[in-house]
Amino acid sequence: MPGGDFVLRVRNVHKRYGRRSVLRGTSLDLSAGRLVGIVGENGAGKSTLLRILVGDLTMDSGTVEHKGRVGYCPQKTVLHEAFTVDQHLRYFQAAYDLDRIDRALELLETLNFAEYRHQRVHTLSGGTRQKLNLTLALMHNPRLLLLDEPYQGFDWETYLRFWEVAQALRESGCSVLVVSHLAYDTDRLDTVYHLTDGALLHAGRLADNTRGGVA
Ligand SMILES: Nc1ncnc2c1ncn2[C@@H]1O[C@H](COP(=O)(O)OP(=O)(O)OP(=O)(O)O)[C@@H](O)[C@H]1O
Repeated sequence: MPGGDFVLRVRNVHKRYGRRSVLRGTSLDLSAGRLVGIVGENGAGKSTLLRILVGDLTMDSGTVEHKGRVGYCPQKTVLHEAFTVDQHLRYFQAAYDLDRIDRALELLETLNFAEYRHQRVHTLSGGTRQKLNLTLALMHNPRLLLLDEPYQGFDWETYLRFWEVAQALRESGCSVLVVSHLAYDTDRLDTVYHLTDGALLHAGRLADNTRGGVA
């Protein structure tokens, strides 16, 4: 374990749905200021793991500890069709107990969707909804950020902006965990894990089947 500066410590997590065992001893340590990826096939259990990490789903056994504020961007956007972008920001401002929404407004500019601030969600494109989904996960300056397929629907320019934001967060000491079904652009990450057979394997150690990881 790298020093005492861990932001996430996951030990031996198991999860089954009925008779289907999805996570079978998943372990992970994440220290401050890391940009880490988890890749795996469709159905490997990536969303299940993230939902357990944020407490949205109960695990059968194992432990999860984290320090500081957590930001979570779910794979499926959780937005209200009838609310505007701005109303979502105000709602989450109250939920996060924030004095200001400066960071959210900065992200609207960075992700290039400030012009939609007063539009209702049902009028937004899929990519713009995802920009809002990401902004809601980031606007309270979390210390640990868990992102489930965060760039789905993004155009190329926004995709590149996303990685700039992720790099800046990492440099500020935030730890960012990005889940994707595609092992693409992995050189942007400090460490990549494969979720295979219910456990995390370090990408460089797939051959020797070393389970669990430290990043
Ligand atoms: N609520 C549920 N009840 C029963 N089975 C479920 C439930 N949620 C997920 N599963 C099953 O658990 C497995 C893992 O699902 P999960 O969504 O975690 O995978 P994933 O790696 O995120 O997949 P994808 O890349 O397609 O998003 C799949 O076989 C899925 O069908």
